[in-house]
Amino acid sequence: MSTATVLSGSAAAADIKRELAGRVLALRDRGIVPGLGTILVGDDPASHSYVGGKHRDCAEVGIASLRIDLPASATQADVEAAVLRLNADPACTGFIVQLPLPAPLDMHAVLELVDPDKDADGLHPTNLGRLVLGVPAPLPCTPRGILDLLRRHQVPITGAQFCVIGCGVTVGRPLGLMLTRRTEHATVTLCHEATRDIAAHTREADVVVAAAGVAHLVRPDWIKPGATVLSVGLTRTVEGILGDVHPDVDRVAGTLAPPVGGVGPMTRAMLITNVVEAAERRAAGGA
Ligand SMILES: Nc1nc2c(c(=O)[nH]1)N[C@@H](CN(C=O)c1ccc(C(=O)N[C@@H](CCC(=O)O)C(=O)O)cc1)CN2
Repeated sequence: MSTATVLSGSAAAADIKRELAGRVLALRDRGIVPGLGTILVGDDPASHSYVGGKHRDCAEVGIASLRIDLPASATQADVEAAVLRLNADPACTGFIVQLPLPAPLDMHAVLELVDPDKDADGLHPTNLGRLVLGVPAPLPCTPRGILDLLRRHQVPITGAQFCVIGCGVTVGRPLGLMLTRRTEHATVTLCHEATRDIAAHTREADVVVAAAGVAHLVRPDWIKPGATVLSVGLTRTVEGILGDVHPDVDRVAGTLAPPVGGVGPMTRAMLITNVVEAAERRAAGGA
């Protein structure tokens, strides 16, 4: 029987979108229309679904949408040209390149071309560098959403022992950086595929964030009773979507973010938050 409190990202995202809609209205009153651009390459169904969701969110809160969809045959030059187009478009306040890019496209070369002031994902090297230095920057959406979700549910962060599984560029690695800022001051263990005994680390953790993309990797006996567990990574199978956390973990965890309706909606909510913040900076005479 489940005893865990559910961290509902869907409910939190609905609150965030209501609040953002008011801020967008205030910007529009001043003649500023925030616009989100997306660049999507190829036919990956999950990526198409995520980008579709991002534009639905924009419509809900009054953000304009600029969508560039390129075929799987797009070259590096095609993708880079799309980035330069959005860099130059005054209607675009911020934009993202949906990841992963199909092979053999070079993600790093593409991300480096994004104007750091329009970097709605916080993944430009300049903005990741600012994160390392602890100075203001747009923050990567999933880690920002995770921290927001924890705060909304009063899950202690400062001084807590976190175990993050997965050190990818969109979740694990920036989350580790954010958790160790002075404002969070958590203790973080970052595990990855070469970690010898991941369970030994998760069993010590107050908060476990599973972002490895390995279905049901985290088992109930990996979790300290009462701990907070966030299931972030997703695997799509013929039976449906499986999270990185085994469903039986809900018998041991005190608090649990499920794979669907947990962190995903927060990722989207933080993306439009980054766009509105960029528009507000522009309105204030900044970037
Ligand atoms: N440029 C980026 N690419 C990718 C990012 C990112 O932050 N920036 N993160 C992921 C995918 N992602 C956003 O793009 C994302 C993942 C999941 C969800 C979501 O809402 N999930 C649903 C469940 C899944 C489903 O039904 O399909 C949920 O939790 O309810 C949103 C966004 C990789 N790429």
